[in-house]
Amino acid sequence: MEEKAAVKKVVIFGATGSIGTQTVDVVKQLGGFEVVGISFGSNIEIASRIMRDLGVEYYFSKKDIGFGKRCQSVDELLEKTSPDIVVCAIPGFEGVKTTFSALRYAKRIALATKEALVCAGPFVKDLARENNVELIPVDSEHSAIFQLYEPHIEKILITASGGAVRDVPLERISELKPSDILKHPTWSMGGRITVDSATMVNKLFEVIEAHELFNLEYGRIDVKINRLSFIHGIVFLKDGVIKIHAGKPDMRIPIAYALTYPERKYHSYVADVEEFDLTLFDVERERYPLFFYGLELTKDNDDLAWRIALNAADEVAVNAFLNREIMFTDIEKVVRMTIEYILKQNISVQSIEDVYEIDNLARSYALKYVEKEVKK
Ligand SMILES: NC(=O)C1=CN([C@@H]2O[C@H](COP(=O)(O)OP(=O)(O)OC[C@H]3O[C@@H](n4cnc5c(N)ncnc54)[C@H](OP(=O)(O)O)[C@@H]3O)[C@@H](O)[C@H]2O)C=CC1
Ligand SMILES: CC(=O)[C@@H](O)[C@H](O)COP(=O)(O)O
Ligand SMILES: [Mn+2]
Repeated sequence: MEEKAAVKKVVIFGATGSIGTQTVDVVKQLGGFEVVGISFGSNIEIASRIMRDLGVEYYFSKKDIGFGKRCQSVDELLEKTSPDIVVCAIPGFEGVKTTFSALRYAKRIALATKEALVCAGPFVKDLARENNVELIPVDSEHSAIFQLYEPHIEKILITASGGAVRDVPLERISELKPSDILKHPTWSMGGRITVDSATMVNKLFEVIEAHELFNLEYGRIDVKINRLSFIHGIVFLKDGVIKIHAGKPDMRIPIAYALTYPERKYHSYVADVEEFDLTLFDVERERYPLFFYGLELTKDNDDLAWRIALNAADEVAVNAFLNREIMFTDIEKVVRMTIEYILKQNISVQSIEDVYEIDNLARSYALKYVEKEVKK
């Protein structure tokens, strides 16, 4: 007789967001997973719904939802729940911090928070190794490469949609408002990542994420535009074989894979050949200056300082843009100036504490720069 698999305990960090709520959908379809704890920022309504719907016992948030067991910290939530899997889906540096906590308690991390690998890739990987934690990517392109991965790789390619600015005449991009930039052509996602798709800072993050996850030199990671986000990733093998991972853009698929790996249990829509979009375009240099600026920096060094500054400054600038304090094209200025400031300090990152310190330094600089030099 076949033995019944034990139910896996799941904690979702960022449960009320785009990845968080889609994780809830997936868990409901799959069965065999129990959400034992969630964390969220301020969306009490969605959090309460998830807690009631799935019978979640514990939560962590600054907000009290009035029922369930509220923990005082992320660490307390993890201690009380002893999860098998933590889904890390909080954006920005807050997400980096919570990923470090998860690395001390979980058996597996389903990692959506790409910022953790951007800011602290080597430390995240070391901790995962030391604590025997499986690090499974949720990001669609990285899930694709992870699913295609085998030794003997010549290079990989990840795709970009081009975001909200891809068809806008260059001279009109500076006029775009948050409501324009938040219209992503293929995915429905949180605010920060949707703006990052438009500057292609998201793709720069993803190149770094791929470099860390698959231990590939930057020169072996290519990026092309695929307008329908139908192709997610391509692996080119040394014997000439090319493997393509494709399918309709739906984050529930990589989320499910990260939960069920190495098995495949999720059911979803299977595209017809008429829906295939296999055309790849070059990324335009003038349209996405920050992407190319960052790619240049990857050539010079593998140091973390500029990557931490990139995340901190971009987080500050995207916030300011979404609050209508700066223009879309100002994001580039804030990020460049902050990275240049941090590079001048010549700090070498030796520890997780250094990561926190540089984030602080870069964030303060970016905030001051926005206030004094760019604010409308
Ligand atoms: N969305 C997607 O399709 C993809 C996302 N990712 C990555 O996944 C991560 C999450 O993205 P996404 O789901 O789109 O983001 P959302 O903005 O949709 O959701 C963010 C979640 O994090 C919570 N949160 C925000 N700030 C804090 C904080 N300071 N403390 C605790 N919780 C907080 C929010 O809570 P609340 O809303 O209650 O305030 C919400 O639950 C990002 O790193 C992103 O780059 C990667 C690939 C695809
Ligand atoms: C769904 C996902 O993985 C996002 O990271 C996606 O890649 C964003 O779209 P862009 O391709 O426009 O950056
Ligand atoms: Mn992605």
